Amino acid sequence: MPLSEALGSRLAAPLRALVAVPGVDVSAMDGYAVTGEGPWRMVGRVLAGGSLYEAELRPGEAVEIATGAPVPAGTEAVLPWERVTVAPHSRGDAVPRMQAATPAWGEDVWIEGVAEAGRHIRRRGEDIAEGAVVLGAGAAVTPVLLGLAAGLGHDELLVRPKPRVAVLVTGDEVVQEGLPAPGRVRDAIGPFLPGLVEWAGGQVTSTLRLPDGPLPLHDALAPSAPAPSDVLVVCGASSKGPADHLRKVLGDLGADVLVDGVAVRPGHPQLLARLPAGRLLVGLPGNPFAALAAALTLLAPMLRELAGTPARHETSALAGPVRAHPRDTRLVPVRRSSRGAVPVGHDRPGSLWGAALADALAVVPPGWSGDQVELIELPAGV
Ligand SMILES: Nc1nc2c(c(=O)[nH]1)N[C@H]1C(S)=C(S)[C@@H](COP(=O)(O)OP(=O)(O)OC[C@H]3O[C@@H](n4cnc5c(N)ncnc54)[C@H](O)[C@@H]3O)O[C@H]1N2
Ligand code: MOO
Repeated sequence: MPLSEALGSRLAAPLRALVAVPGVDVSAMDGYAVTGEGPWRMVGRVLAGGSLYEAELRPGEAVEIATGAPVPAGTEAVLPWERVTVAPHSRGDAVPRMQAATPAWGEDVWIEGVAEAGRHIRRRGEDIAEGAVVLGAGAAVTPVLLGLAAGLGHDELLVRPKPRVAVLVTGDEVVQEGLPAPGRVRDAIGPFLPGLVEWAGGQVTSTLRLPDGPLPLHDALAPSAPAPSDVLVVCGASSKGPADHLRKVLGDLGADVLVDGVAVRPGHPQLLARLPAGRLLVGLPGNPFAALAAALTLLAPMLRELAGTPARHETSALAGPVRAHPRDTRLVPVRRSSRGAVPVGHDRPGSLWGAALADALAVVPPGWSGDQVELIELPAGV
């Protein structure tokens, strides 16, 4: 994949240096490459990107040089320009007269200073040797990694493909824009899924609205359905009401239901199935906070696994009262603080308010009355 498109992926193979860094011995300072004892007579100039000084530097010679420019063969040291004195050589002077001067060079220009062997020369491969493995497979392709890879000569990176997610939003009452009329609701799940999916290492490749009823759902899930994807996400229709056809349609299609509801509030009707062609399907409940909880506990870990992203584990003390459920695990929106995780309230299944105030969900087991809880991170903003 071209570098410019690889951000956010994971490396599928170790990253190697295609070139040494630096590629040749170069100057680390603007100054003078010298060899032998001073004073040195200036015999040339090398700028970064300019033509090389082809001859070998002989004792008593200096070449004016720019930072990053290749040093001539035979260079023993580089003197920064602020550490030298430069003088025109007057014919007949036994010793050149030295004076502080603006660096310049010509046939009869001499420089003087104290040369320390090897100083201010960056040797070929000193930072990174050619062929070195600098990062292992699985490393996250961050902005910094892109810079490193470019510096090592890469135009493309071998990355694990991001799992492609197709979203199906069901519900005749669900509208996509404007103020919802009585009996209608704005789609609050479709808008959070692309960011959440991307954060978990995948990409939403299509979002389709479906009317209620088994047929549209059946057609959208059938093997002949367009929009290739690795994972399908169905929003709504996950419960057992008259308009909730997901389980029935999955049965008709011969899907293998792997998770058929979980003992978690909110989000208990969530579902995971494998369609006959191998695609995975996640069913998210229609209540938006329930959908978010299910997306974080079922969809995000699955995408991380497919994308090769390591799982995250975090625990914290709870810094505020929560009501444990007698039978089910509760997911409670909390904000991390120095005192622990503070419940933020506003956590009804139909509302994303609490989750928007929070930065994590606390996992509160049934009947819990302890101290430490597991935290599930919420996707951060940019
Ligand atoms: N008899 C039972 N009824 C319900 C149960 C149950 O166990 N037995 N579980 C409840 C729970 S918990 C949830 S969560 C919901 C799950 O509902 P569905 O997944 O079947 O979804 P819908 O019935 O279509 O919608 C539920 C609710 O959410 C609103 N909705 C739907 N889609 C969206 C969307 N994209 N954006 C915003 N809001 C959406 C919809 O209008 C309904 O208000 O079932 C309970 N019922
Ligand atoms: O999944 Mo439901 O929202 O538990 O209320």
